[in-house]
Amino acid sequence: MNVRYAPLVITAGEPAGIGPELCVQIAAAALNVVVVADKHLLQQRAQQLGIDLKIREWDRAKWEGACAGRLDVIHVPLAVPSVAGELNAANSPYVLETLRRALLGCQSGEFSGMVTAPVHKGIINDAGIPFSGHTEFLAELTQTPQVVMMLAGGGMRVALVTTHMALRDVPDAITVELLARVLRIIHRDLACRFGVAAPRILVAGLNPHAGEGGHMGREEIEVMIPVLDRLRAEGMNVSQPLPADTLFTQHKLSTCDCVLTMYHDQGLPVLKHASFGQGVNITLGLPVIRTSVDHGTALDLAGTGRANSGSLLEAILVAAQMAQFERLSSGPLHERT
Ligand SMILES: NC(=O)C1=CN([C@@H]2O[C@H](COP(=O)(O)OP(=O)(O)OC[C@H]3O[C@@H](n4cnc5c(N)ncnc54)[C@H](O)[C@@H]3O)[C@@H](O)[C@H]2O)C=CC1
Ligand SMILES: NCC(=O)COP(=O)(O)O
Repeated sequence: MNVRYAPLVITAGEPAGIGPELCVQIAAAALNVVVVADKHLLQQRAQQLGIDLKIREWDRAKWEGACAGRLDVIHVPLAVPSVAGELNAANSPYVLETLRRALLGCQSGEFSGMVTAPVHKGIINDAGIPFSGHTEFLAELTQTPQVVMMLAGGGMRVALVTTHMALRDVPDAITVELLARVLRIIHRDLACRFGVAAPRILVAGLNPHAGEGGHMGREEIEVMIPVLDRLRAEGMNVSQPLPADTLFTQHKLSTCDCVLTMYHDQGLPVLKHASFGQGVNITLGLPVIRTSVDHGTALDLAGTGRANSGSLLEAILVAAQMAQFERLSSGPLHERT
């Protein structure tokens, strides 16, 4: 039991998805974590899975560490009972409330970081709430103008310039300013949060063959190369735009600390092919630590007990390592910059 440090907080995510049962599954491991969810939902999923679970309401003053088979829970009530595998838009405000509560706890020092189980982006929008992902939602709540989604797994780190947007909108979104901001955040956070002294970043081109000298698209010449040249002149170790199809070879990966891709499905399929179920999603640039699973709500598995908790456990481990690194450094990142 480790009670010297503030626990991590886990949000259980979409109530009809696998998030609640993953939280139930990891109770056996007695980790230094607190869960934000509806306590009745957790108990019901535990019963469904045949797991003997004790639930105790979180009381910071009485916290004396985790105990195998018990979860410490911050109770946020569902709007309506949830059936595994069946989405209900009435519970979308609940999902967002769990995120708000977890974030508040991180900002106040109650928790050392937050780990998120998957939410269902579609049903939140169906509820009339514009929502594209935790990454953007947490950036908005913390008034952080720029954050970066980075996933780690299979021995690689893959970051994205654009996240949840239609492919049609991607080329116009990749501007000189955005690319520079994203690269600066990756450079800073790899150094300050992960101890990578001089991060080496390989940058994927947007177009096939990185534009083939302008014959297959001009974004590399007109937008990317000028930014990359400028950042290199400032001392950052960033490549030229590289053809994305050969960027993920073992040889190339062994020469870098992170690959920067231009859009969601340029980078993430590669990473998930290498490590699905063990990968971790990390939001760089936030004033708090936030990691997440590499998978979605898996409605097809919800309630069956067949969901794998590997990625959630990795996400907890990475958040704990980041928190430890922060303690050994000089405090929260946002207070150091
Ligand atoms: N961090 C988050 O909140 C994320 C949320 N999502 C959301 O999840 C929803 C569903 O997305 P999909 O693309 O269908 O991806 P998904 O990851 O939910 O499912 C893809 C496939 O992987 C399987 N799978 C997923 N997690 C698993 C686990 N832990 N153990 C065993 N098998 C697992 C599923 O059964 C399914 O066959 C969408 O609304 C999406 O926006 C997707 C990715 C991340
Ligand atoms: N594909 C990754 C993903 O959708 C996770 O997004 P977020 O909810 O962490 O922003």
